[in-house]
Amino acid sequence: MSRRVVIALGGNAILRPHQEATYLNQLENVRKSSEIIAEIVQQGYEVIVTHGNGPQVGLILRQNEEAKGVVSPFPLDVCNAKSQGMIGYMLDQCLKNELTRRGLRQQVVSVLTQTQVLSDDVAFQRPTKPIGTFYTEQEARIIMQEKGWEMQEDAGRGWRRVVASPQPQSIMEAKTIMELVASGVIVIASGGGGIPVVQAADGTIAGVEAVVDKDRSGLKLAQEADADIFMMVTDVNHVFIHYGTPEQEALRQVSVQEARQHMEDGQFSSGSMGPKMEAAIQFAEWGKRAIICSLDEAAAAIEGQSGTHIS
Ligand SMILES: Nc1ncnc2c1ncn2[C@@H]1O[C@H](COP(=O)(O)OP(=O)(O)O)[C@@H](O)[C@H]1O
Ligand SMILES: NC(=O)OP(=O)(O)O
Repeated sequence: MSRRVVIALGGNAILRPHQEATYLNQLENVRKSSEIIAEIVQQGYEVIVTHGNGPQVGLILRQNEEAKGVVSPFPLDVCNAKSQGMIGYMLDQCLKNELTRRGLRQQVVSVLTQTQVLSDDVAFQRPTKPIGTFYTEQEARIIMQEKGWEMQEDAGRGWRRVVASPQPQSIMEAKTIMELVASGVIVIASGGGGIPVVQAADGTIAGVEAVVDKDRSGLKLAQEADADIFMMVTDVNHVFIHYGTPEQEALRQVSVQEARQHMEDGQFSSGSMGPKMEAAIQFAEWGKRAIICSLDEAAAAIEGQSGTHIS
């Protein structure tokens, strides 16, 4: 029975759209997520965790900008590192507490992770990754004029700032992460897609201003780990076709071919479900199983009783 799973927690599982971005709200959401992860550990799966940072990195970037003139602002790669540290800390602590509560003895460690991207990735010319708060269209139009942000409508949920999201090429710390996994440690890695870095010909690395999509970097993590299951946990129970229309229809069990066809038909938004389906298809092409499901139903989904399964 295949048992290794990479769980990618959506940034929205940590801070729901339109929820007030307090530390305690996020901690409570992380605590709930940790219960589900611990449940999956208890079911006997070997778990690797990654997570999003869209809402959080947007807020950190804004804190930076608002404080300009008082404290020196940091570049976006450093904001990514801050969000990875913050969420990694919360997840690590909540998961340790939940495992202890259940009498489980697995070790948990959060690894600061950098993701290699290419400096000439076309994504640097065309921002698509939504981050931060949701705004109405009217608010967004004013902000775009006043602050010069690029903003886009995000899957019917409101308008958000968008930043460059280059394709992940490799995970710099992959070897160490896999050594930890092989020794039975539950590793939290590639948070927020990993901090984006470019590598020069002499091997040195340096941060770049972007946010990597955590489902794309999660795919790299799942491939490196030779995982059996790649599970993307978000805020919808299933992927839908004709999403948000009266013809909306849940996808439950889909072949790679069928998923590709829906992708070509433009069924999935580029800043949200698109990268998830793209990653799911690539993982399934390896002969493995990808699952897209909600947090509440994740423990059922891994047993085949909920979610969208691509294989
Ligand atoms: N075809 C679709 N089926 C289901 N959800 C979709 C679809 N297209 C867009 N979405 C949106 O994708 C969102 C999940 O993507 P995203 O917000 O990036 O997730 P997360 O941050 O949790 O990883 C859902 O809340 C939904 O609004
Ligand atoms: N980095 C990233 O993909 O974050 P979200 O999952 O929050 O969008």
